[in-house]
Amino acid sequence: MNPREYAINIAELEYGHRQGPRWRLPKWQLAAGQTVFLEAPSGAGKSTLLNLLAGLLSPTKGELRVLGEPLHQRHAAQTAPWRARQLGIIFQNLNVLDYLSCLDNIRLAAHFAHRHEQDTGAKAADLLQRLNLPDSILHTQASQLSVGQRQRVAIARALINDPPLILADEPTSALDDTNSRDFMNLLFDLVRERGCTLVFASHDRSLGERFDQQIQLSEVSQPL
Ligand SMILES: Nc1ncnc2c1ncn2[C@@H]1O[C@H](COP(=O)(O)OP(=O)(O)OP(=O)(O)O)[C@@H](O)[C@H]1O
Repeated sequence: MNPREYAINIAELEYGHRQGPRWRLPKWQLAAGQTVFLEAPSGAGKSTLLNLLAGLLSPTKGELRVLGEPLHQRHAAQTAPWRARQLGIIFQNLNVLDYLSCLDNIRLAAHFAHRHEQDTGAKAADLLQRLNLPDSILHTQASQLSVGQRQRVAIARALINDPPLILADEPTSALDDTNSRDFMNLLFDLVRERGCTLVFASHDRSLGERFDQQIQLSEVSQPL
């Protein structure tokens, strides 16, 4: 396969926190358009690896290419514009900003990616409708949303820039079974429809079945 067709291409990578644990990841290649479930127990380094894939952490050694971008040659501080345009990130705590409206939460992501303002409103409304949220909620302050509505805003925000890669870090960990199932259904519908690559990290292996690949972090990386 042409290396450009890999969404993720890792070789002989060493990474970790300056004053914390470190890992070695000899090889991991993920073809574009694949959905992958990255399973590991709490504390095993899932968020650390996702931060590395997002360009928020720099590797100490080895090669790390995400969507063709050689992140091993970049400082984390330089990667913000790339991240804003190319990645949709769904955080563990969703990170929806309470003091902004739904629309402004979504618009902010578009703003960071330098998207045209007028397009964004219509696109956000479209996405929220797709996610079964009424138009009337667009201008509601996020602090007034239910958990299920918040999740949908987090998905819309991750997708507003049509990113080729979505990184999700335990986004269902605070949800009950019904909300968790709904969240996964919506996320998968949109990811499949758009042909995005999805890396979804969780300790809950019951969520892994519908993914193209299931990977145990301990199978691909070792502590140093
Ligand atoms: N900024 C940091 N500096 C030093 N050590 C850190 C830092 N962030 C995390 N760690 C340590 O790195 C290890 C992995 O942390 P990480 O957050 O990647 O785990 P995780 O698998 O995502 O866990 P969880 O599922 O509980 O969020 C832990 O031992 C943690 O204490």
